[in-house]
Amino acid sequence: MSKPIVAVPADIRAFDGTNWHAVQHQYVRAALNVADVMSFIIPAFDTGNDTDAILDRVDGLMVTGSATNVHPSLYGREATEADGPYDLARDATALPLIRRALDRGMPVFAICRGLQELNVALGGTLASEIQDQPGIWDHRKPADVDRDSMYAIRQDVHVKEGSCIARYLGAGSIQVNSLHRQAIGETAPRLQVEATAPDGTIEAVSVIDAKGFAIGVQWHPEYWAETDSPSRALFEAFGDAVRAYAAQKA
Ligand SMILES: N[C@@H](CCC(=O)NCCCC(=O)O)C(=O)O
Repeated sequence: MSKPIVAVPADIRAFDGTNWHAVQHQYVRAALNVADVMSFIIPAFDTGNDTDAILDRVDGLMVTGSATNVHPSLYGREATEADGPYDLARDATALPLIRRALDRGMPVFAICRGLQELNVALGGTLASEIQDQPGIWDHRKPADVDRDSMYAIRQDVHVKEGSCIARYLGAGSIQVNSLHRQAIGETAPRLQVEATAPDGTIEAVSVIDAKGFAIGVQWHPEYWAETDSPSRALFEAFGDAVRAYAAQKA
């Protein structure tokens, strides 16, 4: 059987004097080397995407992290200085893909910004600059360090007993990395909180009525997916779900 394929919505990034549709290597590397699935990078367009044409041709959806934030208008808020930077084309591409993939029972793995998009796509809201709230840690990526240090595993997360991800990680405490300024504010009605940080920040969710694998994590399992057990377990479970979906589709 040929390798199954997952759609990965791109970011719009500007360099060399033009715009590029980009996904960081760490995500597609983890998808290939650990989940054993191919990634099709989906260009980010404000309009014109044919969501069903994309999903007809893949077996799963992986929604990655990004330094940009979901535009507040998509969750009923006025945009403020604290909410940027934005990537409207990414929003317009990723949110419909999330909704339609869930409708189809297609495996969805949402990482960091992806978890935030999952929450917004299903009717939830986001909180910005969470480190400024009383009692909330600083979850932002460490400044002025090399990339491995930026993604260092350094934070405790409690996985809830009986949660979906407890099937893959076990319930209780695990260690994760942390690179985010935003977090889930109001949890979407269809999402179940799966894991939290000691300061109460939501760190993982699952879709309550999902027909299959539908997980969002606020941390970055892709970065150490080949060497860190919890990270590897999540990507292996995603790959198994994608293969099962591809087989039943065939
Ligand atoms: N922008 C959101 C989502 C955070 C996220 O996806 N972080 C990945 C960082 C990737 C990088 O900066 O290279 C937030 O800040 O909450």
